[in-house]
Amino acid sequence: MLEINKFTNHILKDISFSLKEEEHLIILGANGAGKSTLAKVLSTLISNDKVKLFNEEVNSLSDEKRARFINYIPPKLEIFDEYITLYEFLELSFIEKINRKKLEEIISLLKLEKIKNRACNDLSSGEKQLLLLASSIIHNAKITIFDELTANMDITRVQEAFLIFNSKYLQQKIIITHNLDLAFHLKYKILYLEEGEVKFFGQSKEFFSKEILSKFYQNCLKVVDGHLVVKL
Ligand SMILES: Nc1ncnc2c1ncn2[C@@H]1O[C@H](COP(=O)(O)OP(=O)(O)OP(=O)(O)O)[C@@H](O)[C@H]1O
Repeated sequence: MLEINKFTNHILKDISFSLKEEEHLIILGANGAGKSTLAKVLSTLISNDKVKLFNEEVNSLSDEKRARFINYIPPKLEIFDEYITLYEFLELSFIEKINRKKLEEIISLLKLEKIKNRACNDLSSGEKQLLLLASSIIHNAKITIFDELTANMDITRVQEAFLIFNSKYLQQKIIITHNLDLAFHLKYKILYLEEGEVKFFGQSKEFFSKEILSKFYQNCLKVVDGHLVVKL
């Protein structure tokens, strides 16, 4: 369960909403709308006293509890040690002691066997994002926020990520994306930000209605036979 109540800073304006346990969310909005800033507020990377996680004030949580409650996955992998391998990075993703069986299972799930001993710095952008996805599954926080996880993935990898989002590998998910097709098919609740303000918070079905699509995306998008079509 997550709540944010009247949060304002120089980017976000009067943000309030809540999610029940196991309720997933997609955050949409144009470049610079404030999506990543909101994710950092929710995950307390930007410290604040307006967020509650599972009925507890975030600034009263111990580091360990916060790590169990919420995990922010940034758009780019930042590595503190340039020689660390993918396998070693995943070992460090366990909150408790390393479970090698689970580690191998996740490596196999994401088809990372061939690159598991490669230095993280040498991975391609898409491979780094797969590593972040694997790491988030291993970490297994109660809420995981993905900030543009699929941006550099090829189409088959986006499909794999979609299947993982729809599986039980992760608990509650908050996904920031510019991939409207992914957002459409996941059918999660939608929050739409515009210039730091929440302009829509509600069900997917309502968001992807003709009226709301034309309001936020003018005539660029429409739903045809259950598929989202982009007019270029
Ligand atoms: N540390 C900062 N100091 C000043 N301005 C910032 C800072 N971080 C972000 N901004 C500005 O705040 C606005 C929102 O940024 P944010 O990264 O949250 O947007 P976003 O919706 O995630 O964008 P995108 O879709 O392009 O990733 C942008 O105009 C950005 O330049």
